Amino acid sequence: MGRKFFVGGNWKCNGTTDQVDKIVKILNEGQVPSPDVVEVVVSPPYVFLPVVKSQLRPEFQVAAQNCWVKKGGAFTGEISAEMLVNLGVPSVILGHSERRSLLGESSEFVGDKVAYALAQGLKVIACVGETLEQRESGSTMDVVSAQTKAIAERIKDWTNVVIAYEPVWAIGTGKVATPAQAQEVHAVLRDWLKTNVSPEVAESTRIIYGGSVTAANCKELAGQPDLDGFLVGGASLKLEFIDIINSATVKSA
Ligand SMILES: O=C[C@H](O)COP(=O)(O)O
Repeated sequence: MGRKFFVGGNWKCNGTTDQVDKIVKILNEGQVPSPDVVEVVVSPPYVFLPVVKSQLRPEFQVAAQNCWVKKGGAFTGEISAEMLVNLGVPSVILGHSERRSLLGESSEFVGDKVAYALAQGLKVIACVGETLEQRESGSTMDVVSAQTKAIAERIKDWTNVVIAYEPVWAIGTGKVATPAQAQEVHAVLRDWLKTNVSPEVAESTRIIYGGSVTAANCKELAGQPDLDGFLVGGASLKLEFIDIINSATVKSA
């Protein structure tokens, strides 16, 4: 079976109750391909997860944007994987570059989080990606491989993992990676999985792209053989997210 196209919408730290209502309306009214063709997961801030989950069309799922690295307890401000499971939130984004850079999350810490969240039964969207400085110094492949390795060392089962390749220089900047740049890194990541995990995991694990994805650039990106979907930030708050979901048809055409 092929890899089902995956479109995630990461709302980041955005939204009021009114805005959330509007976005949910857009999502619920949009014409999109069937769930056989595309998996759609939206990730509101924690406080809006219950309301979005209860109002969202049933074929779309929700994800949290983060969770704690171990069992809950005296960790002020944190949300545990167990709490997400308890609320019926099936997925979580981990290792987003904003958390790596602004909050100092190391690859090892992200790997620990991925392992713990998976062990609690969550599905994980695990983010990797290089900074502009790392790209310009030619270390992109080393960086994304090392970030992936820190996860691979801690988990055995990749069934519930989606890798999101998000070059930091493309996030929120309007500077999208070219289809060739994205394909090159996705192919390297798949090859890394093939060599270091297994050919089966490499073949079945979805590797999605994030960074300034819009309705205008999504189709050409979606046409790349190793690109299995998107993790969308800014555009996931707008009507154009529906167009991005529809780029899944590029694969099934
Ligand atoms: O998680 C999403 C990414 O950070 C992409 O954000 P962006 O689409 O606003 O560039």
